[in-house]
Amino acid sequence: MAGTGKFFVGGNWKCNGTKDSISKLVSDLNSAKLEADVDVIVAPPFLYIDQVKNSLTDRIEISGQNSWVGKGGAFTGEISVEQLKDIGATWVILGHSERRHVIGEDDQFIGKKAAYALNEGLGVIACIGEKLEEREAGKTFDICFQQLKAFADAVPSWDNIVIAYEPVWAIGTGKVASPEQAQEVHVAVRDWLKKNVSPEVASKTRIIYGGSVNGGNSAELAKKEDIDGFLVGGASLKGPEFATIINSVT
Ligand SMILES: O=C(COP(=O)(O)O)NO
Repeated sequence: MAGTGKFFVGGNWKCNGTKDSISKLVSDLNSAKLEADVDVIVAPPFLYIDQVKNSLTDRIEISGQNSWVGKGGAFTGEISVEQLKDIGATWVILGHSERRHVIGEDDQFIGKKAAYALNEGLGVIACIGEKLEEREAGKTFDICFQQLKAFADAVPSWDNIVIAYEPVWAIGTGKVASPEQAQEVHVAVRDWLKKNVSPEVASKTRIIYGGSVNGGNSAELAKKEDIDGFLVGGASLKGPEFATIINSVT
């Protein structure tokens, strides 16, 4: 877990798939030839993690799409970190914009979730990103730094964290950030880490981009120095295209 690869690519399947469609997706992923220097995770819907874990190549790790803020118990509908570990997950996505803006999770709650997951041994894919109106108001960095700070104030260490910059206006819209737009924010995030955490954390933390990444645009994005991989939604549901994206980062 945590991975030693220079690059990191995740497939966030969100609330998609059936037993049959996931079986086909796993079969496509098992037959894909994947570049060595890329750590790869997939985040199935919780119900299908066991099926995926028991059929997918060990080359690809399993991530939860979310996790509860503490130990399990009387929290109807929640999935605990302990249960994710029990079923073989080694990562969890936290702070996804759909959890922030659809479900209503706030920065501090997400920070607490990250701290608990890390303390219990999961790697965390920490999502940040601004809404269109925030970008248009010139607040992109303010929002991203505010969300970053909530993670930094809570986490015990940065050893097992990957940061995913996912501008909300690019998620699911087909309006991918330009390589320049993404690089500008990634550089600012790395600089924030350098100033507010440490130069070592800034240089070793992988900062990945998410938001309408596909097999046609990933290579151009990956050329940017501070784009260390991707968190892919829709395109990760297509095995061959997700493999193309994975292999485009090296
Ligand atoms: O939410 C996303 C990105 O989704 P899309 O690739 O479908 O824009 N990643 O977590």
